[in-house]
Amino acid sequence: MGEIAAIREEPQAAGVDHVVLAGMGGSSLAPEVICATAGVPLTVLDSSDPDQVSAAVAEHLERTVLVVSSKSGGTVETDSQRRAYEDAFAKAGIEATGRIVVVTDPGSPLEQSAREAGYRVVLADPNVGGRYSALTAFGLVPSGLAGVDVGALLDEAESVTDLLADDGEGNPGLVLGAALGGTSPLRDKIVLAADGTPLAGFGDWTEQAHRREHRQAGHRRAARGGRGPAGSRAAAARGRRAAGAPGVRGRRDR
Ligand SMILES: O=P(O)(O)OC[C@H]1O[C@H](O)[C@H](O)[C@@H](O)[C@@H]1O
Repeated sequence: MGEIAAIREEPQAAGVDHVVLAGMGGSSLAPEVICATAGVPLTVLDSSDPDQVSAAVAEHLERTVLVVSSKSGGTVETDSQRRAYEDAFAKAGIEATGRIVVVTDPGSPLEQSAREAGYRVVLADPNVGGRYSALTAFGLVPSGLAGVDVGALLDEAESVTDLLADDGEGNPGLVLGAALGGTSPLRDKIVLAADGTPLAGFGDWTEQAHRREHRQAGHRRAARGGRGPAGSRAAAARGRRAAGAPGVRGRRDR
């Protein structure tokens, strides 16, 4: 909390108030929801489309602070976005060390390159998976820098921890789990409808978390000798092997 306030202080004092978050999937969805729900502007750059990247970079560069978020520290899209901003800052004569904040797991290649470049680095808790990282540095640093009251957010989260730990029908987490896993016949599709929730973009965020979780569960099943998840890399590799094609190595799911 103190660290987030300190990170915010310097750019704010210098009138640098345009906060951009470069990060893919689990490294940007939660702060996007947090900021949109709080009505706090945050530009999320989660694209590798050159037009989108150059449009984002061209916007308010003179008052931009960039948060580069990557748990693995090896995501190529995030790395490209960072390089695009570094290039633009250099061309505009802006010292990037005061404008780039990096959030990553300890020991990642991004931590190393960011420290070498002299950027401010915030290390996240490596024991929390990407899709659960909303209340770790991944969610809190960009949101706090953009102006969300992250203390209030954490207090609110704390106020429901007992409820979510309760082994009873009043626990909405258990109710959701039962609704997802207790259908007969067992369903394999979920429709997420924003039915009056005040959380802006909640569907996108939770969709990613569900997708990853189900895929991981499928991989665990496959490792135990069962079938992997449909549509997964394992399933695709099975298909390729069946067709006599070589497999490809992909990134680790998180
Ligand atoms: O945080 P990173 O390691 O950069 O990964 C960011 C994202 O990369 C990909 O989009 C994966 O599909 C996501 O699950 C992951 O959250």
